[in-house]
Amino acid sequence: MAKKLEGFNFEQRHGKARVRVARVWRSKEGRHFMVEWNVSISLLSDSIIAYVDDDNSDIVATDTIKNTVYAKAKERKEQLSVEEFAILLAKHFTSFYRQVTSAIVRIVEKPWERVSVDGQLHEHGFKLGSERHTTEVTVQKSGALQMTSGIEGLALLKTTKSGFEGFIRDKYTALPDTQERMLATEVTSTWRYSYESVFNLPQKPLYFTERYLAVKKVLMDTFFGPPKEGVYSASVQSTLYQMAKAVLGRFHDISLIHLKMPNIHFLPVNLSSKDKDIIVKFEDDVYLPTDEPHGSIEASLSRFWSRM
Ligand SMILES: O=c1[nH]c(=O)c2[nH]c(=O)[nH]c2[nH]1
Repeated sequence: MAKKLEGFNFEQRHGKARVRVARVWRSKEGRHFMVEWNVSISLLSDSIIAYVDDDNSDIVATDTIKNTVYAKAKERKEQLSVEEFAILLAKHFTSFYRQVTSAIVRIVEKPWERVSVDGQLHEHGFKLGSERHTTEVTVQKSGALQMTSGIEGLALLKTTKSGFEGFIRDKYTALPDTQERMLATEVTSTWRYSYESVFNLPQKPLYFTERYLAVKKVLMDTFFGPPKEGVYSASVQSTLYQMAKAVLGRFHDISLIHLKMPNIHFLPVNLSSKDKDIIVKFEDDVYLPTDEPHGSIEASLSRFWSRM
């Protein structure tokens, strides 16, 4: 919250960023469950005396904030979703310290996945996947909650059923219309849950982990279409909108989704020699993969009644 201070507006927060923690839970049957989290915490308080009076008496040391992450991970005897851990931390800071009015906790989960060996799930072996599950929660002293979850680094590609035509043509336009191209992107998405209080959250264990997996599946299924015939994409914009709409249509506790989908270009390769001999003629087969530049396309879709 902005404060008036010596004729200025003043806003402040403090916390600890990128606290890395891994937690293993061992079942009686010998199966291990593990998570690796990168936790960033910001605390909001009314206190400004540390800034203006050299008085630290209202400060939760960022070292203490860091230690709390490990202490809470230790205390928790059952596996929990990354969202639940973020809320647990934020609730702790806002209820334990009189000075703290609200806490913002952002966590990125590293994608460790249980491996299979000879077709059987391994009890304690994991390999690193690619896309990451993220969350950001804000909890106020009153228990008021804002929560988003998300996904980062979800790289998707299809080799056909994509085109782009009918766009503006002017003296600078070189791109031909096409009904046949590669479509590749790396999805970054955040979605807002409609839960507005820490007192009315779903109680089912790992509810938000299940939700994350289900949202990821809807995003991917919509991008690709059915396995045999696929689905035609008229543009990244059109596919992005279909994906966003599918998520809001399917999950009623999600009020807003933001999708960022760079258009990662695979350029047709055509090579000819100086005397015009064709070396490689592009026939939807040989491409030059690129990282940059890339098209940048993003959008948010929300329900009318969603609070911003
Ligand atoms: O799906 C696309 N959207 C665009 O806005 C665009 N612009 C462009 O050059 N290629 C594409 N492809």
